[in-house]
Amino acid sequence: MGLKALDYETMNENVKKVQYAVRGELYLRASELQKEGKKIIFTNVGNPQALGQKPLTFPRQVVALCQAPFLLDDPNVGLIFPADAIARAKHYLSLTSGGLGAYSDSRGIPGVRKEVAEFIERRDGYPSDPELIFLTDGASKGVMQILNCIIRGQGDGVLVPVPQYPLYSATISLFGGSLVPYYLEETANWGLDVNNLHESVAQARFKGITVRAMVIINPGNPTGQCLSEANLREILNFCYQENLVLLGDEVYQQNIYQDKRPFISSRKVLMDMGPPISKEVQLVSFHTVSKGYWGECGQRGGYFEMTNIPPKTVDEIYKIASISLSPNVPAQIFMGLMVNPLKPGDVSYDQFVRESKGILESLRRRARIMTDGFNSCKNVVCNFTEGAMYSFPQLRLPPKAIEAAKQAGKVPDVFYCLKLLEATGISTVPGSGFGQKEGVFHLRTTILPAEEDMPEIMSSFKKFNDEFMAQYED
Ligand SMILES: Cc1ncc(COP(=O)(O)O)c(CN[C@@H]2CONC2=O)c1O
Repeated sequence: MGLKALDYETMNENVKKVQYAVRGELYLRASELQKEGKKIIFTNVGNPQALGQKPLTFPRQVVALCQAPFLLDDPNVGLIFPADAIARAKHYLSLTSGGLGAYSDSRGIPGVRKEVAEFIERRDGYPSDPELIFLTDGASKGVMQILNCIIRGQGDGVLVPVPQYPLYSATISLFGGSLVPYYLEETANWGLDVNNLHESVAQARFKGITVRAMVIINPGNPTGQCLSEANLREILNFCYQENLVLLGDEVYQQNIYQDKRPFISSRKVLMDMGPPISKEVQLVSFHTVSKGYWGECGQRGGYFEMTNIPPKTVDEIYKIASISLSPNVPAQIFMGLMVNPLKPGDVSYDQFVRESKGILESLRRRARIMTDGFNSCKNVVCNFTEGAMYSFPQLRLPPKAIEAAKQAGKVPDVFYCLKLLEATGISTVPGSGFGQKEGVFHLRTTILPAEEDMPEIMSSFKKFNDEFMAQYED
């Protein structure tokens, strides 16, 4: 018999080219060690509730009642659930077309899309149209849907920041497009120099690539930088001049750990710039319930909002969304709750504020502990985590360590991270999985381990690192 369609040899070559380091070699090795009984601290994924973060109470109460509406008929329901959770559950159930078990519209529940639009209006001060908001199974699916519409073949390029979150490199590869890198400047706190953008586009065009879109991740993953309003204006100007669609990945907009650069959405800056730019530049912005102080990664809830996208294109995107029938309906309720939060005076408001503030303040402290911890280590330098959930220290590996990695057939930062994992159980992602300048090495970890565990984790890291650097120093 000849080779079959799902034999590796005959598979879609684009599938085989894809790499996704966040769950790559290190994660697989860590899982093996865990099976052998070794205690592993999985800091490879921005997965807060896997590291002990408690879910916010109110959203879970509402969704629990939506999942089990018979509880609403129980005369004792008020003894267990607060009145505002009961009221909100009834509100969302009335928006669905038959409860959480029924498909919704392929763009999501209209009433929830309206709540998203109202959130955006409150945040940015400009009208937002629910018809241009699609709910998705996490931001990942939204990103993939939009990139699928943009990439027509190998000749189409997408500008992606380096280091980047490999959802972008993997998806561009999967769809057979070309990733056009623009390098963030580590010495400028991962700042973005617009001159780099022009250079990247010129180089791509020289190779015959048509650059069609640009991705920004703000706050950054893995780099944690927050873009300034001035930076966003430069980027939008650049997209206007180069006729590029801007994909604004803003999933960490709640995760801000400094006051110098608060989050400002790409859409607000675009609208502030006024015509012609505010009428011309095509923007798609992404958000999720996986991050922030929600951390509801497993629910798979997200949205994207389209700005200056023609109705015919929106119809095509709707058509493709229809193939998957319906976004995850429980996750849509979480999205509605996230964008339409409790208000002062609501029964559950104080508890919600206490819980959410507690999480954010702790994340801010952990960002500081981790950055200072890394900067206390030999041959390690680390920019402060201004936002998002990650720390991305630079590892100044001695030449002997690089040689040892070569002998082991490993990329230097993979070699280092494997040694770190074996010695300490700390599972990280090598910087090579996110892209980095030639000859510069990093690792990515999250700032998510429990605050009380942080000092021990950092001292365990420092012990390993300083011994490693001493072992290979010249
Ligand atoms: C920048 C960015 N965009 C989108 C997503 C996807 O989020 P959804 O859960 O909504 O699909 C992630 C997830 N961050 C991954 C997951 O954990 N660690 C990471 O780097 C992300 O970091």
